[in-house]
Amino acid sequence: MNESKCSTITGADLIAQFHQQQTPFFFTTANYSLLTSGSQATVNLALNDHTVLSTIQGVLADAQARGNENPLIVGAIPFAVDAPMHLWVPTTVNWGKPLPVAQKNTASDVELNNNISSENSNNYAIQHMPLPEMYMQGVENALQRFKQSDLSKVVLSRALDITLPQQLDMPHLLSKLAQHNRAGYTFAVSLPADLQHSEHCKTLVGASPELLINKQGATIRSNPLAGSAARSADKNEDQQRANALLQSTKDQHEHALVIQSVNSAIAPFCKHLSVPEQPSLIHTETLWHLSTDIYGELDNPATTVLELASALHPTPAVCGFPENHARDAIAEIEPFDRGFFTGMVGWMDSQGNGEWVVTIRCAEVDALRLRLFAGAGVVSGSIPQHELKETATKFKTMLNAVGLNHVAEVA
Ligand SMILES: C=C(O[C@@H]1C=C(C(=O)O)C=C[C@H]1O)C(=O)O
Repeated sequence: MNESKCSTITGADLIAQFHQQQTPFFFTTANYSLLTSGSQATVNLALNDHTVLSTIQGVLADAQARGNENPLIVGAIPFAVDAPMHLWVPTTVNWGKPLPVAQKNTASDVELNNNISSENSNNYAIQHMPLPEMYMQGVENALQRFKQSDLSKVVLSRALDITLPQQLDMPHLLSKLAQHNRAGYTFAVSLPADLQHSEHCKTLVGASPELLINKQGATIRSNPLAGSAARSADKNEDQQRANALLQSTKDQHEHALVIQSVNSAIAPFCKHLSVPEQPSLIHTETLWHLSTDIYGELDNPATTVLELASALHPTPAVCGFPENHARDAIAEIEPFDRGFFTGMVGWMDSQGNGEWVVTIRCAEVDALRLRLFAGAGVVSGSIPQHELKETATKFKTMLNAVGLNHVAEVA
């Protein structure tokens, strides 16, 4: 972030230290890397608890009073605004440089492909939640709701439960995610042990391309994404898909709903807000997205990044429009609890500066088990088979990183 945070430590050094930390939190962007260790205070309130922002300020002030000059709060906030968040004040904070860009077909790339050894790479079990046909029925259900109510967008997601033949090497996985998603935000957040299912601690791991909100001083930035198309290995075809996405009325509509809502959530905090009239294109390794880069200047620079995040969440990029109808539709159609998926992951310092990204292209990892998540925005004109395919493509960010890129049965 700022100059003082740029040390000589590299992102790779921090990744290598991941296992040595207690309750590690790792976050890397195109500009910096962050690894924290330990926990001196936690906040487990729900985002809709009216005391949450003052509680967070309170634990940061306490940490300062105990001699921690500029403490951070880090962690993950779930999709459901009434579910407990998982934030903590780490005891040690290490800033480092970003990860280098992956060079295609280099020895290190080959080496990084071996997270799951080749003899084990077909030896996994996979379970769909829901089955692909049921997911498509859910999309049909949403299309009916558009005709019968004022719901005009809902994001429907699905999960894949994969049981692995060998434990994942977390530093390996993080290196691969970060090197292959350099424009995005790679994260690993330790989650509390789920006592019902396992005594192991889970880790929430992913590489999100979507910035919910960044604040530094009086300057804020948000980069909502909505409207997606799969990339192609063929250059011409890839470009054609990008152009088609930019011209798609359905995707432009899906995107516009998000931008209107982000604009009205943050405009009240801003002296100036610059929102481009038309979206542009960004790409990840696997997808094109419609993207709008929004910059603003705060009226009151003391407004914290979590205050803004809380005003924004959930945007129609992950929930829908209108929000309350979309929430109901999600609760009725999706057969699983999203947990932290489509919530936010990030950090804030005691001045309220920080960066929070939308928790997508991610998985919960627990010893030999992996739960992957992916969703797609459904609007009038959506085709169930296409939305299913879009979620299959979104799973690839994690599948590629764990070395299961050959898994065919995702759609
Ligand atoms: C919900 C996801 O992605 C969101 C939905 C998108 C879409 O519908 O086009 C695009 C980016 C994200 O805002 C996901 O990746 O799982």
